Amino acid sequence: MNRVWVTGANGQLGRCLQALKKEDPSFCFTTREQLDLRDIAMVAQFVEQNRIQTVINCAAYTAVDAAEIYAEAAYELNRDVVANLGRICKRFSVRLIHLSTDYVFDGQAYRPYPTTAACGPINVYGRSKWEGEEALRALALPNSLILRTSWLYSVYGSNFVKTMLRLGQLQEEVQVVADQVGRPTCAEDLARFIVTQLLDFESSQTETYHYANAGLCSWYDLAVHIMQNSKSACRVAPIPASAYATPAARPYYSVLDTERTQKDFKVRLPYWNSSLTRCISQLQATG
Ligand SMILES: NC(=O)C1=CN([C@@H]2O[C@H](COP(=O)(O)OP(=O)(O)OC[C@H]3O[C@@H](n4cnc5c(N)ncnc54)[C@H](OP(=O)(O)O)[C@@H]3O)[C@@H](O)[C@H]2O)C=CC1
Ligand SMILES: Cc1cn([C@H]2C[C@H](O)[C@@H](COP(=O)(O)OP(=O)(O)O[C@H]3O[C@@H](C)C(=O)[C@@H](O)[C@H]3O)O2)c(=O)[nH]c1=O
Ligand SMILES: [Mg+2]
Repeated sequence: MNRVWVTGANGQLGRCLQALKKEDPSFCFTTREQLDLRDIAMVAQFVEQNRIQTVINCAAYTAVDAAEIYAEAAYELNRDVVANLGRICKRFSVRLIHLSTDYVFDGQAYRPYPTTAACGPINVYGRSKWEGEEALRALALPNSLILRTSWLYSVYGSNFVKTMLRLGQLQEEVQVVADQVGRPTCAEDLARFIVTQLLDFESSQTETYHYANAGLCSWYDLAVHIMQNSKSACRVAPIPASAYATPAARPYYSVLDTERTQKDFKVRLPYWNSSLTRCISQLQATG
């Protein structure tokens, strides 16, 4: 039996994985309250005592704007904890599936970023995630991978989709950035891909893959789709990023190339708009 440990169990992806695997006795899940990953000794003990064979690291510091102010906290979790987890995985011959982000790229490209493209993060969150990736690559863990995804949303936690649904009820108009494009990704789709495709992945070192829903759109397009889908009368006004001041800069062209994933795992990725429609229905059904 492959003993799988999912960290960040209270996060969006962690909760989607729980929805699929909570009843599976080979899976265990920990939240921050149950096991703070900054406690290296506890992490090593947990891996050893539970004879963990695969770690799916869904824990991260994901507050993009706050990371500009609390950079130390972002680096601690997204780089230092990841490096420690990688060393522990190496010591106990555990495979690691680590999640990363489109924000490792600079957004200056004009075609989707392949896994081999040079990184050049433009904010603290992106840099901290990239440094975590690099720490893992340096360890060259067998059968392990870095899985980058983008613009995650789900019925859980907070995300852009839920923010827009809320604003759609409260306001007559929302202004949304129209010059940043990317691939919104349904965390439920990602969770299903991880459990069906990645648990018996074989490689001699740490490989990099991209998983994002198919198609692409701007945050503005996404907001329009959300308002239409939820039958909100709220108008969506397109604005340039320069008119929406945030502590963290965001990439303009944040599109992950998923070719390698489709080819190596022989999967077709669902379109962003069909997954989004399903998620909105789920949110509305539960109130
Ligand atoms: N959200 C997005 O849009 C995207 C996310 N990603 C990446 O995907 C992965 C999953 O993201 P997502 O599910 O949205 O993240 P969330 O922010 O929803 O969840 C992250 C979880 O990590 C936990 N955590 C924080 N600090 C610690 C700690 N010291 N010890 C243990 N757990 C801790 C948090 O706990 P608590 O709930 O207590 O804060 C939280 O539950 C991350 O690696 C992220 O970088 C990639 C692209 C897009
Ligand atoms: C709420 C709101 C946001 N925006 C803009 C701000 C920003 O440019 C864009 C998205 O804002 P958010 O803060 O929701 O998204 P952000 O936190 O940048 O999302 C990112 O999170 C991290 C964790 C990732 O890894 C990325 O893939 C990406 O999903 O929308 C508006 O234009 N109008 C609005 O009313
Ligand atoms: Mg955010």
